[in-house]
Amino acid sequence: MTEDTPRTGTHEPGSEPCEAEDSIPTFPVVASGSADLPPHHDHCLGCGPANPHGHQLRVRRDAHGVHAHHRFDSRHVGAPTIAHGGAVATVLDDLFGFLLYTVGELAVTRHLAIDYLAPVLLDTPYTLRAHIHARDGRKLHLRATIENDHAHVVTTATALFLIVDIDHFLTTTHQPHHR
Ligand SMILES: CCCCC/C=C\C/C=C\C/C=C\C/C=C\CCCC(=O)SCCNC(=O)CCNC(=O)[C@H](O)C(C)(C)COP(=O)(O)OP(=O)(O)OC[C@H]1O[C@@H](n2cnc3c(N)ncnc32)[C@H](O)[C@@H]1OP(=O)(O)O
Repeated sequence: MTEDTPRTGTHEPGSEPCEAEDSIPTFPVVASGSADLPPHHDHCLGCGPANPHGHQLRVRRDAHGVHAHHRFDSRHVGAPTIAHGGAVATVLDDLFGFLLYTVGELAVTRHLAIDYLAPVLLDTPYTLRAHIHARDGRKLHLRATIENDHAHVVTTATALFLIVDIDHFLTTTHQPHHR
């Protein structure tokens, strides 16, 4: 855990927080215009600074939601010179996860949909933006875009995140979900 990684303030009433709980962020609400938001955790595939295979995304809050500037590189290649669609999805999913700093809740991805409008090129600067489109109880309906330096949107995404409590991360016996 780095100095910047948020620490939990949540634990079972009447018990001391355990080591695992100490690693779970509370996602405090962070004001617009702040410095880079803390990573979800140090080894997060999307944003963890200590994950050499990760994207090490750096995200800031703004008046609308969150944004990041990002370049995909040769580790993320799909078709030659083009970022793998799964890598793009990873980064967008993680970007959505930074919106939790605007709501101050723990939540996880239930549904993620992406329109790849144009190739996302390697070693090319892009701006990623995400915002909360609507909240309905536990349901966070999220939207994101990736645009190039000419302000052309090359990717759009929507997601449904569901707010969970801390037990979600402490339960090792999740059952498959049937709809
Ligand atoms: C011990 C050490 C732990 C260490 C942890 C450390 C750190 C944690 C740090 C951060 C974690 C937080 C965020 C991370 C941020 C970013 C990373 C990127 C995000 C991710 O990488 S995250 C991983 C991938 N993610 C999952 O691993 C989720 C797997 N999944 C589940 O665990 C369950 O699925 C769950 C709990 C999500 C929900 O389960 P559930 O049973 O509570 O929910 P349920 O089914 O009841 O649905 C509720 C209402 O949503 C409606 N609904 C459902 N689906 C819908 C759809 N598609 N469209 C429209 N509505 C829909 C229903 O219709 C109902 O609506 P209504 O309430 O109105 O009836």
